[in-house]
Amino acid sequence: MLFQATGGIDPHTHLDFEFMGSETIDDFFSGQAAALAGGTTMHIDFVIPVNGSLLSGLEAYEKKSKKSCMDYGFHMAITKWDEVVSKEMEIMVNEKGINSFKFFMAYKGALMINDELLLQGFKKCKSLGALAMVHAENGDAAYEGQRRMIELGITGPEGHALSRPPVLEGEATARAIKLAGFMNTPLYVVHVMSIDAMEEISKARKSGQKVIGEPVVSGLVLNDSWVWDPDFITAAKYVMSPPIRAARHGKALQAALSMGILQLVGTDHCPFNSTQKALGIDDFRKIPNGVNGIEERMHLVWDTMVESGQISVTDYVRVTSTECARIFNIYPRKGAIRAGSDADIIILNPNSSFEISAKSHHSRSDTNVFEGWRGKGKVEVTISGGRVVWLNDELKVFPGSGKYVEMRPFSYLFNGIGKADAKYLSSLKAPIKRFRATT
Ligand SMILES: NC(=O)NCCC(=O)O
Ligand SMILES: [Zn+2]
Ligand SMILES: [Zn+2]
Repeated sequence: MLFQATGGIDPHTHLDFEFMGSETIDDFFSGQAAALAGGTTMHIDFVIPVNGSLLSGLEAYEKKSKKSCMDYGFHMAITKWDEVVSKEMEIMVNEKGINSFKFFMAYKGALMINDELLLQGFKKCKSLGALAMVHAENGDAAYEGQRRMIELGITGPEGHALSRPPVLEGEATARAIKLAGFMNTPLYVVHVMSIDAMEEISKARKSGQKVIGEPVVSGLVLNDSWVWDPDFITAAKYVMSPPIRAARHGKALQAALSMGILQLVGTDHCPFNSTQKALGIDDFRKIPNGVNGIEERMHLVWDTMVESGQISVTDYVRVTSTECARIFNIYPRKGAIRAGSDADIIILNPNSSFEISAKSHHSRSDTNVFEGWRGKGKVEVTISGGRVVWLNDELKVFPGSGKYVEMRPFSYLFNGIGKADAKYLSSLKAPIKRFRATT
């Protein structure tokens, strides 16, 4: 039997991204072509402004994305804070179709922001009905961890994983959750890589807080053994932040995904080729951070989660597409097969097998972190906006055919936020009245 499903939506990618002295090897055409070959029909990329200005950052990404062959949307990163940024956030939401802002709690000296900015940003997101997203790692501690490794003479890729252990991810996740709770605004934690972070999300959700957790496919299916490979290029290709963890973390993240503790799967597709990774040959701190996944996600989630019986086919569609569309307020245009929805459809053959290799993938990267993976369940057809773009292992894609998808504020995550605020304010009335009466 063949399965027909709505096309995948990848909530987390970095195409044509200038980062750590390099630029990701996939642009909006090659990355999207790879995505379509793997059954993903929309992605949401991060605009990361070079000088902190949101308007010029968006302008740059509008240029980069002109060659798109697949539908896409944007999140916006906030890397500094002032009145201009605050006003630009309003423009992004009210005029530019952006409804989510990412705050980096790591990458000290580059993208990292402090708690004061995080609070200002959360407050602004809430007022605009925009979703706050965090890269949750304690950046100060990771910086110290890196220094510790260098002092110990550990300069290879294994130093990357050793310098930023799960506790740093757990701490930052807990802090972001508590601050978002304090502001009473929904929070989205990107690339959840550890049990430590996942357990913080689980606790918060159990208490009723609106927190979304996004594992990425590398974190779900890979383990940290690769960064110990004596060959630098092999080890360096697995360097990403937060790091890929020991196998028990991936297994726990899979279980959390199957139980609904984590809600959707992204990729953090941010590929650099071997020569780019070699920038850090003498110092792991200079290895551009990022791995591939945009082409592999739909196959690997099927193979790992559905084939193993951990999730149903319905849940597969939810975690790879529908939930993303709901969170970013584009459902049912995206994430559904219905009259009036965009005709983004895949046909997956559960009896067909796939094999992953840099020799045959469609990304421009000369390596693949899932090299050699063989599994069951192959996307045989991808239909994007009613057009067959992947059939018989052949792509039919054209630059400029992809559309920008505007995303409106106040998704379902904001339901009840106003009521909770009103309840909080009224709970203050009686004690304040009592206090005033006694003074
Ligand atoms: N994750 C990673 O290593 N690279 C992409 C940038 C980010 O998402 O932190
Ligand atoms: Zn990140
Ligand atoms: Zn990312």
